[in-house]
Amino acid sequence: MSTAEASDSAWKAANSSTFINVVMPNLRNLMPRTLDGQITMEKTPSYFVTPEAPRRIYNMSKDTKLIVVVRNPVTRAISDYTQTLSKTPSLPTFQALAFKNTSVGTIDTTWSAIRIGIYAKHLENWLQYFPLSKFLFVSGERLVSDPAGEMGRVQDFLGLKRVITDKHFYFNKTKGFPCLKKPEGRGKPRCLGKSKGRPHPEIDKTLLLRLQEFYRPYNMKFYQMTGHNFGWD
Ligand SMILES: Nc1ncnc2c1ncn2[C@@H]1O[C@H](COP(=O)(O)OS(=O)(=O)O)[C@@H](OP(=O)(O)O)[C@H]1O
Repeated sequence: MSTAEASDSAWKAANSSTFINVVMPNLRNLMPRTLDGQITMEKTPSYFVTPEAPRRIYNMSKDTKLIVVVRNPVTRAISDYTQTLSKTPSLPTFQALAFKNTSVGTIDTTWSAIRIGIYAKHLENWLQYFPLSKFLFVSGERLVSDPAGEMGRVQDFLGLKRVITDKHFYFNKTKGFPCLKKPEGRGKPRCLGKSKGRPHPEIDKTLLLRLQEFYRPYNMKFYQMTGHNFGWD
């Protein structure tokens, strides 16, 4: 995979708790053979929240670099719900799924859209196998507001030359998101597909505040663990 392909692949994995697994050269593993000068990347959103994943990846290669894209867990939950709703239009409302009891505000932590956003808990599991230095946490919010900046961090983390820069992005007003372009003027600009950046349903403000409150201690713990304040609170 070239530098540009690696960066492009990381950029496409845009959402929160998307997980990218990067295998460095000359390691025996179950991924495609990686030659000198190449890196192999694999992206599976559910790795980060799968209890068996850290042990399995560690056993495959303890030198694997891990990239996690995280965004505000409240927005993440709504995005997750929006995605499911697009496939299952008969789905109950967001609030019916997120709250066991809306009047007292008890949150249903067994619902995956809620559980996935408890990043500190998932990270604890990973840190039993991999040191923090093996991780890069990419801000889902900054990936939208400053895609080149976040991609700069990704390229540095992977030890790649900074090939993807500001010149490769432009803001597409229709899409409402940054899209990719070839700075040399060759090739068509390319936005992410229709399933990325969909409008979210409107959720009652009180319920949103309750959810924000629920995540706050976990977010604080996550900031502390990663040494990075993502600014969600
Ligand atoms: N440039 C650009 N264009 C479009 N969308 C962007 C972009 N950067 C980040 N995002 C955010 O990515 C969110 C979708 O990611 P997914 O959750 O589907 O990714 S993944 O399947 O987990 O890889 C998607 O979430 P939703 O807005 O809820 O659709 C976007 O907010």
